[in-house]
Amino acid sequence: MEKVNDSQNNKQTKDNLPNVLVIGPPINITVLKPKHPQKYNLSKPWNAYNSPPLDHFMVENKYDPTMFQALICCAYSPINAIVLQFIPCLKLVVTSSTGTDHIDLSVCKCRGIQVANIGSLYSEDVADMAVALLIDVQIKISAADRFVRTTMRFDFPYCSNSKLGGKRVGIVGLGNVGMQVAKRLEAFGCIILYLSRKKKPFVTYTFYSNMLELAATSDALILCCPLNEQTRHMVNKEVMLALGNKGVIVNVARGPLINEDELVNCLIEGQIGGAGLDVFENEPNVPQQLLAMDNVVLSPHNAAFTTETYMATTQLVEHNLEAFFSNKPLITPIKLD
Ligand SMILES: O=CC(=O)O
Repeated sequence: MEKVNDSQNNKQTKDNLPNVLVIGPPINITVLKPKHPQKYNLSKPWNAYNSPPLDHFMVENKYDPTMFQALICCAYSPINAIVLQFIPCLKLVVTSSTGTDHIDLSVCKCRGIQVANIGSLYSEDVADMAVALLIDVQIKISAADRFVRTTMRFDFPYCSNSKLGGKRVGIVGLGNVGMQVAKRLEAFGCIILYLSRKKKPFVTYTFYSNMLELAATSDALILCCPLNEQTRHMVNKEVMLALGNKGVIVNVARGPLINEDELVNCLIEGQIGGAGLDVFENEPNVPQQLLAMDNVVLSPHNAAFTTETYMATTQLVEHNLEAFFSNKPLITPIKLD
């Protein structure tokens, strides 16, 4: 990627294509790179976890930091104030995630940087994962699978499973994902309760505004809300004690919604019944103690990565880039307020 003209604001390379800074990990690159290499000059991927600092990376690769007006990233790439300061002409961040908690939106707002996410593209897949994790914890599919593979026996502990129908499921965050979870679990005969900032006029599910009360009334909690300063560690020991020793927690949103140390302790002490986790507090680290627990099902933050959604992600990221570079409104903009 060779820069030819410093004088224009919209700097382009010699083949006149806009430069896009790619921020890893690799999921982002495998999704985007092969598709339309002719439309953009995609940079070498910079990975916050194992590349040199961004300014060094630019020098090493002979990139002029002012050549990038747009960057693409994913949920695992921190786009914080330090990263943003090394991209002085940045005007667009596109993240191939729903969550934007990894992006410093206040810096973006101050600098007039537009931000686009993936809208509600992942909602159905994430809801499928939430239900799958709940079922797996309740009827122990993964544990039974390990048992059969390792023992070749059929005397898996009897009556260790628990019925899904009739359970009271507290959905935390009744947005796109939460609604899809509710719809699926209704079909299983569950009773749906939910926690959100405001009562939703369009549903008949029972509304709670208090986490402790929701936990005390629920057999399972499913976390589907965004991570922010209000929701960080919203599930703590007190909430888990209220949920009780048969209660199950499923998290398909963000790890730091749960105080993970307290979760591990509550599981060790038998103070909750089990957990299904697609996300963790310090990804990619998973607490060692969870690995041996048959009442815990683990998944590597991959709820949304179905083949079909992968394709749609590519298209949506590209459509946002296209809209930006042709001065049109973004397809899935984030409102910066
Ligand atoms: O974690 C995935 C997302 O935010 O879409």
